[in-house]
Amino acid sequence: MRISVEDPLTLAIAPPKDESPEEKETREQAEIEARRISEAIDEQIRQERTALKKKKKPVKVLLLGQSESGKSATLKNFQLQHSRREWAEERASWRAVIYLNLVRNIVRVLDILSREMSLAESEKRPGSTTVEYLSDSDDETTTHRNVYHFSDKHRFMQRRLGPLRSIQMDLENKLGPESQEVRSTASTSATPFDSPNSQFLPKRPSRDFGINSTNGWKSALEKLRPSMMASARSQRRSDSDHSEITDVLAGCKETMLDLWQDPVVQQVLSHRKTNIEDSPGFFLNDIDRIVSYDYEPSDDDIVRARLRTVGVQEHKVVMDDGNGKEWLLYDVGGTRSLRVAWASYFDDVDAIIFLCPISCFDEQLREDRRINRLEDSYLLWKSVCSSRILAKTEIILFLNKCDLLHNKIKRGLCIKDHIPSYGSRKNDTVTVMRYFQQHFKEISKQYSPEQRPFFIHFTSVIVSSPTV
Ligand SMILES: Nc1nc2c(ncn2[C@@H]2O[C@H](COP(=O)(O)OP(=O)(O)OP(=O)(O)O)[C@@H](O)[C@H]2O)c(=O)[nH]1
Ligand SMILES: [Mg+2]
Repeated sequence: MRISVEDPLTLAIAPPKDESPEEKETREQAEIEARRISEAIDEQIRQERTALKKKKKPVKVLLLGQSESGKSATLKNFQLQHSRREWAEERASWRAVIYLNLVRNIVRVLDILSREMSLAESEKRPGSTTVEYLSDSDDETTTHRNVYHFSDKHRFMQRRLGPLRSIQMDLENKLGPESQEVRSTASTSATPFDSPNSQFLPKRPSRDFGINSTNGWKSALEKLRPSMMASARSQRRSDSDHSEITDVLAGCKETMLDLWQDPVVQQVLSHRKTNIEDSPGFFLNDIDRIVSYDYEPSDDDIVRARLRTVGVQEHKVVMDDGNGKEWLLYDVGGTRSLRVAWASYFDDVDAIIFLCPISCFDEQLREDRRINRLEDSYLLWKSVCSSRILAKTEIILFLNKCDLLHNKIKRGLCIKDHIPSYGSRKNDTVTVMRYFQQHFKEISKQYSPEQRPFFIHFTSVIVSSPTV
């Protein structure tokens, strides 16, 4: 080796000229050891950098399931636990949603009452026969055989509560499409997201989960939230609209209470097996509390309130367990026509929470009354499990609405009348839950492209301390 006398560094590290073979070996061993230590330090630095990057990268969780399965309610629970500030900011805006939920259920009772009263009238006419009629979408076809003692009080209640219909329309206009349930769909598929054409659909704005912030129920609430930017005039207008709605509700309060507590109305609802108490956004037992000028929605009211998700809603949660890990939760619309948008969220998600409401074994989809809701959930589950893109994604299954399942079984509903394969198993809540658990597990095992762990939770996401 030629040593340049101009290079002091090379000179400094050059082996001594008079080095013996033993000294040379010792020196080379020391050099090897130094290199090993240096490489180990480099590797440690590299590993620490990767871990730091990983820590900074948010965990992305996608909530999936049919409409009314409880996705938004689950998201609200996360928000309630981990985003108290945002939760508090949105609190006042939920009031309009809760009013709408309440008014809609009153109008539903009024509609049922009107139909029963006109049937009773027509039966009184000479020569009339038993009348069969189609009830509203949530009730069954009913053959009218019961005799009810309607009085002037019922006619008065109908007239007195008439203005609630325009309050309903007002609130729906204010809240936008999220406030309306979908009654039909052009989508013939339960799983439009896994059709080969879904790859040609418009993609999300960016790989990093760019979200159109005008989507989701948040946008509906935004319309109601007092905005810093809103002009004083528009703010005054919105305040006066609001107090007009509160005035009408306050004026109807006693009659709403009378209607809901009326024994004949209760008799009609019970004969028709309407079970209005189980419907989304049921607040008829809270009229006294809700219809008051100083009403502020409670945490429980907000979790129970129903507002449909349109589009996708992103929610950021920073865990306050010390490590500051950030979570991004994505809540999608579950109506059939909205499911096509799910696919573009599959390739970048760490975990999926899939919700199936197990109380819906005897119900049909709102958007397509020919389809049983449980069948629809099975199709969704099968498709999500068999997706190749999701093969390595952790999936957690929430079998939700266990409280409603329990109520239905207590009322005497028989699972095997709706699911013949249930056979002669015991008709109690625990056996039914186990049966569904097994069915979902088998689908996961049969259709997952790779073996994956099966995480399952029985939930009642709107109930703070469920009894089952
Ligand atoms: N009783 C009961 N009601 C529930 C439960 N989970 C959700 N709900 C109610 O069911 C209704 C529908 O729940 P959402 O969370 O809005 O359903 P979603 O899956 O987000 O529906 P989309 O937005 O249409 O896709 C709401 O009124 C909830 O309060 C539950 O476990 N038990
Ligand atoms: Mg939703």
